[in-house]
Amino acid sequence: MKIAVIGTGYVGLVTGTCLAETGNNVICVDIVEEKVNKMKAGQIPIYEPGLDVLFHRNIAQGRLSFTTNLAEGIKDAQIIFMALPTPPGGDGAADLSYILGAAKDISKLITEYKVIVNKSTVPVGTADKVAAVFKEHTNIEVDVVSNPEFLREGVAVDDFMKPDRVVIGTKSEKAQKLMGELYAPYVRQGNPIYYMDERSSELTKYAANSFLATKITFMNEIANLCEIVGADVDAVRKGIGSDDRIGKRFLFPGIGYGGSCFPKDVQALEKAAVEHKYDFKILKAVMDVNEKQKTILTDKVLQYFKGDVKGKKFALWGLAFKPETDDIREAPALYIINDLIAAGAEVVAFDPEAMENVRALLGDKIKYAKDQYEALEGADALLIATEWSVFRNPDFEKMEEVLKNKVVFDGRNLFDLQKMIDLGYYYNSIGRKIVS
Ligand SMILES: NC(=O)c1ccc[n+]([C@@H]2O[C@H](COP(=O)([O-])OP(=O)(O)OC[C@H]3O[C@@H](n4cnc5c(N)ncnc54)[C@H](O)[C@@H]3O)[C@@H](O)[C@H]2O)c1
Ligand SMILES: O=c1ccn([C@@H]2O[C@H](COP(=O)(O)OP(=O)(O)O[C@H]3O[C@H](CO)[C@@H](O)[C@H](O)[C@H]3O)[C@@H](O)[C@H]2O)c(=O)[nH]1
Repeated sequence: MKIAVIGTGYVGLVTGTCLAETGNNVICVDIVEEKVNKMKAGQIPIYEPGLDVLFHRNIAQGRLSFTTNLAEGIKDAQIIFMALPTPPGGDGAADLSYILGAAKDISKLITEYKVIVNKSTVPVGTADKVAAVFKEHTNIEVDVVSNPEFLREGVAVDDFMKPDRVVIGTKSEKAQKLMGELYAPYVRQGNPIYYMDERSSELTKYAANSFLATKITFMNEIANLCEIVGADVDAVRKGIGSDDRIGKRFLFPGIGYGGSCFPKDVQALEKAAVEHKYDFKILKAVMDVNEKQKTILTDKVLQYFKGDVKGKKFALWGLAFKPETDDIREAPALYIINDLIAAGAEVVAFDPEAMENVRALLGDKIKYAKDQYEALEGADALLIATEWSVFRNPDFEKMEEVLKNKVVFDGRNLFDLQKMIDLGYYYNSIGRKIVS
């Protein structure tokens, strides 16, 4: 099939590349010329494990190409995917200007039937709004489909190629058939395609993200309670996670959920509820708890140093909002940096992939180490913000040689408590006993 993907950011690039991989002819459109030129030159603009192989293969085989020219991109496409930003507007509700603007531009260019697919995360009613834009500007028939994306950064290729489910929201039989054919190769192993109306599909995406954010937040509160009552959150996590009805995944407490999706989507769903005069109490609590959780590690640091960290040097392992990505959108590490710098401390950070993005954002507000051990040199304490594999089993002898104090604040519970006792560390993690 001939496909156009409008917006070649994270989702657009993964979608376009994975759709090319199953034999479709894909043109990715983006307005940022520099990015498009880079991709034309065979350079991949994001770090996503496994994507590079597919990216290069499909370019080489002529199935994947890039343009800044919308007319050229959509000319022969049967299906046009919109993978555009839906950032929070001033009031926290999703800003639909990218989607509605692109819909208007596309509507003025089409000359034959198209399926317009919305891959972005959008509030209920957006498909109707997009359809109205087309109706206003063209007589050409289109079907507007909601097809939310559930991929996780870091495992995006696997999530796209072997999705748990595909959700397709449309009442049009013609569009349903085309979308079913397009997705058939991805669900061959038996995972379902759920066909539903546009509104249910749009809400499914927000409900999924908000439920997962709630699950994490619930565990963060259990962890906080564990610290107060002297329980161990790892034991509690295993104890409840073995019940199928609860499930083992997304029960890891930490320093608050971050990333480009959960924070904005929980907020957008809550705002959408308000617009419909519904008071979504749980979501308000989730956002409130998550705000507090983001400062939990710096609270622990300040408590340890009796409120005075002026002139102290802190090593920070991890900047990305989670491992296996260079994405720093709403990364908890950024909040930690902000708090420590505001309190007069110095931060020396290391991250395997995200340092360039942080440098572009913060410049020389912090120092950047060439590896995780250099970050520790002369540090008063180590803080861990991202659970990269390289941090899980460090060379503790080397750490001891360079750290000024054997003090670790671990926001991701990477180390065994007994090991830290044996090594003589002060070790403060999340929802577990403090050892010293
Ligand atoms: N990042 C994720 O893991 C993820 C997963 C599932 C769903 N989503 C949703 O998908 C949507 C896109 O997210 P993202 O992370 O890919 O965003 P992104 O910011 O990484 O990418 C958006 C891209 O769109 C381009 N763009 C903006 N206006 C354009 C226009 N008029 N024409 C062409 N290109 C244009 C931008 O230059 C950018 O490259 C959002 O709604 C998001 O919530 C994201
Ligand atoms: O047990 C857990 C699991 C995750 N997190 C945190 O939650 C955030 C989000 O993690 P994750 O869901 O793995 O990353 P994303 O790539 O943001 O993916 C989410 O957001 C995407 C965008 O909408 C959806 O497509 C995915 O299904 C959804 O998992 C991160 O800050 C994680 O550190 C925890 O604190 N504890």
